[in-house]
Amino acid sequence: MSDRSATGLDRSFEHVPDTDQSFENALAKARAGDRLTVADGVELMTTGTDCDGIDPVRKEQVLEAADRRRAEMVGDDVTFVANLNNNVTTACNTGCLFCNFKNTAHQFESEYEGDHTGFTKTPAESRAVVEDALDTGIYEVTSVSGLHPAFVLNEDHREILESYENPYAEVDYKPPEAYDKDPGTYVEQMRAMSVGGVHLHSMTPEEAYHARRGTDWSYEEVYRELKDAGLDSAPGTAAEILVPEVREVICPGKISTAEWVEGMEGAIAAGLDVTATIMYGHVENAAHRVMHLKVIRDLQDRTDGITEFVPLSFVYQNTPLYERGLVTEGAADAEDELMIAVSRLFLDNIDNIQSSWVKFGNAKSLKLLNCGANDFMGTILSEEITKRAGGGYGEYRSFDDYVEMISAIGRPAVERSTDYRQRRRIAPDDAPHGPMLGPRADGTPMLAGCESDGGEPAPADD
Ligand SMILES: C[S@@+](CC[C@H](N)C(=O)[O-])C[C@H]1O[C@@H](n2cnc3c(N)ncnc32)[C@H](O)[C@@H]1O
Ligand SMILES: Nc1c(NC[C@H](O)[C@H](O)[C@H](O)CO)[nH]c(=O)[nH]c1=O
Ligand SMILES: N[C@@H](Cc1ccc(O)cc1)C(=O)O
Ligand code: SF4
Repeated sequence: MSDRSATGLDRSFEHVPDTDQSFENALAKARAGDRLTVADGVELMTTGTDCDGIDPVRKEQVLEAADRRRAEMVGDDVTFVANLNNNVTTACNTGCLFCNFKNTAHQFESEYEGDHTGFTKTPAESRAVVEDALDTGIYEVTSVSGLHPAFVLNEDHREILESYENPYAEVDYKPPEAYDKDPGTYVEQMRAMSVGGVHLHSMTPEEAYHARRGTDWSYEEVYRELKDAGLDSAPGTAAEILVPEVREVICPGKISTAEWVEGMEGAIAAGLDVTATIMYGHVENAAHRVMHLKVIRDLQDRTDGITEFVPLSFVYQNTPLYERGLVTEGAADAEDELMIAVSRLFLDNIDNIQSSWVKFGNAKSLKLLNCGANDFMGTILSEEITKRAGGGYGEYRSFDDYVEMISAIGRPAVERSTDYRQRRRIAPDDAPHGPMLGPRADGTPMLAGCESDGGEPAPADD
């Protein structure tokens, strides 16, 4: 456990983990199922602000309380989804300091002479990737992208942006002709990816912001138009830490906390389910993490639209935050465990807490299923964000991998739909296992012959 996260001592933040509550009281409330205050959450997250570092005995008490709460709220099932990641473009000028997924957009211009490692897909290319994956049995496609300057909601949006005197400087817009590859419009990408009955999970609040930049359109109307084009639900990434003083350090170019909340409310008002995330383990302290949970819990009290909460542990190796010396490492194991556990205990109105194998690897993500998490993410088949940041836990998990891992901890493996409303318990002895819920799924293994060792990238169409 690093002092940085336990106490925030080495940074001059207004918010620091310092409360009038005691660890014992907070734990008693957690055990009794009482709604926790931010002070309670901070006591649990730090295993007590009365002592430095993490106390191992108190930590086990918090994890045990969270594991019990998980069993009471959602039972023993461990769910996962047959899904594909299809990200459209890495071009982005937002400049988040924790992100190595993006490439600055000028590198994609036809006039640029240097090399770069980024990519942009046309709508037709996106469709072909999803089409191929549908045959393997996927239920869902998840798509998150950089904010390409040529990306617009639709042709009306393009016209508005082109009417600005200096669109690049004022609204981060350049016409597609300036670039090697045209991503089309968001509506075209949605139409392209929403193929063959697949569930389309896309358009984070940051992307929705880009899809309405320079206009007075509401998030709700933008999400409605995207929904009409095939969007089924929206990922709540771009949340990072929903506390302004942290965003100023790690993502000053990104939408504010208030705007992220407005975007999520717009998506929910448009009739979409959403997920919510936290990206932690960088410059923030335990007080910020719990304040973030409060923002999420309040949003869920108002909307009831959040289907799952996903703690994303910061992957530091190739990021500007690390290269500039603003961080020296990511979260310690104990911090990851407490993040999951306190999420479960604090978020009394969100059923599903995800253990993300792409962030934690197999061993830790399995352990986290005994610390309050009940969902085990998805097969994803392709991964660019974590990999480019320096993560090494691979790009896919097969159904056989899932069943083997989940059975090893004595829990039932359950294939789910994105919204958790459809569930299918998998009989462990009936191998090999494949998806059944996707529009073209028939139980055939998606990744026949692939041994996912958790470290080796695999081709998306394997
Ligand atoms: C890469 S962005 C793509 C979508 C869109 N540009 C946005 O910001 O919402 C998606 C999310 O990936 C996560 N992410 C990016 N870099 C990361 C890193 N180094 N470690 C952990 N998560 C990261 C962040 O939470 C971010 O919001
Ligand atoms: N679909 C989920 C993913 N997908 C991987 C992401 O695209 C990305 O690489 C990374 O997680 C962004 O930080 N990851 C999850 O953690 N959970 C999912 O449900
Ligand atoms: N399942 C979560 C987690 C996620 C995280 C990062 C992503 O890039 C995509 C998804 C979501 O849909 O929001
Ligand atoms: S996190 Fe999203 S908005 Fe920020 S730089 Fe990366 S791709 Fe761009």
